[in-house]
Amino acid sequence: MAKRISTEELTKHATAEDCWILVNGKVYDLTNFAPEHPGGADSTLNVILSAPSSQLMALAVITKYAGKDGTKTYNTYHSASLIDKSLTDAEKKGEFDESTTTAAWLAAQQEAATPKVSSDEKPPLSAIINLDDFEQAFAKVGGKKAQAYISGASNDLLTLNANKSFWQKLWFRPRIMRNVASVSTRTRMLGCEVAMPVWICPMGIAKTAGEEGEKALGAGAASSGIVHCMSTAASMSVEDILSSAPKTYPFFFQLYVDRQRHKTEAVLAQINQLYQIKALFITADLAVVSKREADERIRTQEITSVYSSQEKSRIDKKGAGLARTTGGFIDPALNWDDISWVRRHTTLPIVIKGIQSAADARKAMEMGCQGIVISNHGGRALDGAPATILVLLEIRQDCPEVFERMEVHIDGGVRRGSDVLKAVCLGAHGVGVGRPFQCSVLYGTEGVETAAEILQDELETAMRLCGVTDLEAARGDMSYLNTSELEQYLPKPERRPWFAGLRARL
Ligand code: HEM
Ligand SMILES: Cc1cc2nc3c(=O)[nH]c(=O)nc-3n(C[C@H](O)[C@H](O)[C@H](O)COP(=O)(O)O)c2cc1C
Repeated sequence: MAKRISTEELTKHATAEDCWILVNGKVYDLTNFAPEHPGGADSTLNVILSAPSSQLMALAVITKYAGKDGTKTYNTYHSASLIDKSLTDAEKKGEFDESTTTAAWLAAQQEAATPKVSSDEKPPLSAIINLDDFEQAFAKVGGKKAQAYISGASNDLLTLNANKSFWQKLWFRPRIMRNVASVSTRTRMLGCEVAMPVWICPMGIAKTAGEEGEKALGAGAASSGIVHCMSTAASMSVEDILSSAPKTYPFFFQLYVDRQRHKTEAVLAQINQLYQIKALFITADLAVVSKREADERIRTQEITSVYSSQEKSRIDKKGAGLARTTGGFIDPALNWDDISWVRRHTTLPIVIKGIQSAADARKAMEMGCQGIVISNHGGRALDGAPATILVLLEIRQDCPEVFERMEVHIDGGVRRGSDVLKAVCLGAHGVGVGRPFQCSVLYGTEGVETAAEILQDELETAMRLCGVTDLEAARGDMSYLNTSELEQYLPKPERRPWFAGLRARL
């Protein structure tokens, strides 16, 4: 990249058909790459969309910066090295010649940058007293796009809402007079000593929530004694995220299996070298891209403005809100036989994330997995899928042996320390919390620490008031729970083969 590129030359390549962009002091030709650039807002997806209008969306993400400086937006979503790794030498056009910039050019760059968090009206951290407050703070000051991305879920948000409200249908049966002056929440999850059985869910592009991104999640988890499960779709490199915590501090790694299996094999080879990573969470609930309407609406606006400014609107009759089809990255052919393939490429415990039925929990156990996460992707996968706490109850009733043979984790709508206690009493080994932690990145590492501290404090309080002194000892002890209200939502016993079997055994 020895050649120097002037502002004048850069601005000559300012269309979708001839698209040069300045990123971190270097000029790149993204013409060929732009149509392939993922346009899906769920970082979880890493998807290259295939429908024509979806391609248009993808294109718009990049072409918006044609002939301009895309550094600010690029750095919000990506690690510095990604672009050099992804493009060919011919596409690296040269160093940008800063001496050629003009006031007008610099002003134009301001418009192109994606607005980030505005500091107006940001509540002080001291005003945050529960996990919902983090989401509300973010809704107030986070950018519109980031807000749609983080809070969004599929279609009518049925599963998103059920995840949260169903925790409230499970009631406690407290015990009293038990000397709860001191309580212990310490336990082990997947071989890691933790202060409480909580992990931070894998969530893509954490830099959308704040500049420290995944580093805040890693550092905050480490200083709070919990574990951060990093996403395949993180906005920072694995090494950068690991560097946020002390050298021996544990992390989990979440994997999407790529259609191009050799790419997944390369990721696994890299992860195998990193002794800080203690478990591999394979996400299996998102075989195809779901529809996230909040995000699609924002993208529609973006596309409209990009193409109307070029007087060349190409939005088809169906608009940009077409149901998205997969085309890229995540392999929809992933199936249970692939566990043995993954096993050949990793030495880590394998945890299947996205279990939504007792039958699949049993299957994971029979396949020799070390753990499962009952999850529906926080309502971002199949809308209408059951609330996760209901699935935990179903597994508990139908195949309790699962809890003996592997670790059972759960996420989705967990917002209170008392939810953690409920999950543990039903038998869970660990509980994942997603959006509130992502939103806490708005306040950097301190925000993440505060979120963990709130959960820890609420958990200890719930334990004391319920008469539980040792969380580990209470695992699976359903005498602390009244499940009656929840049970009416379980599938009928005749539709639950394992349940019938259990009855016969009793
Ligand atoms: C050539 C290198 C690049 C690669 C391999 C790449 C890859 C990706 C991937 C995989 C995603 C999906 C996000 C995720 O799920 O984590 C994404 C999102 C995104 N990328 Fe890139 N990208 C590149 C360059 C750029 C550039 C140059 C820009 C802008 C100047 C950009 C802006 C964005 C934005 C804004 C998103 C979020 C998508 C959305 O709007 O929802 N990327 N990119
Ligand atoms: C912004 C966002 C990004 C996510 N990205 C991923 C991901 O990359 N991989 C994954 O397995 N799950 C991903 N998820 C799902 C979470 O890991 C988790 O299952 C879910 O958020 C839990 O629900 P909660 O947010 O209600 O706590 C994402 C969720 C959100 C909100």
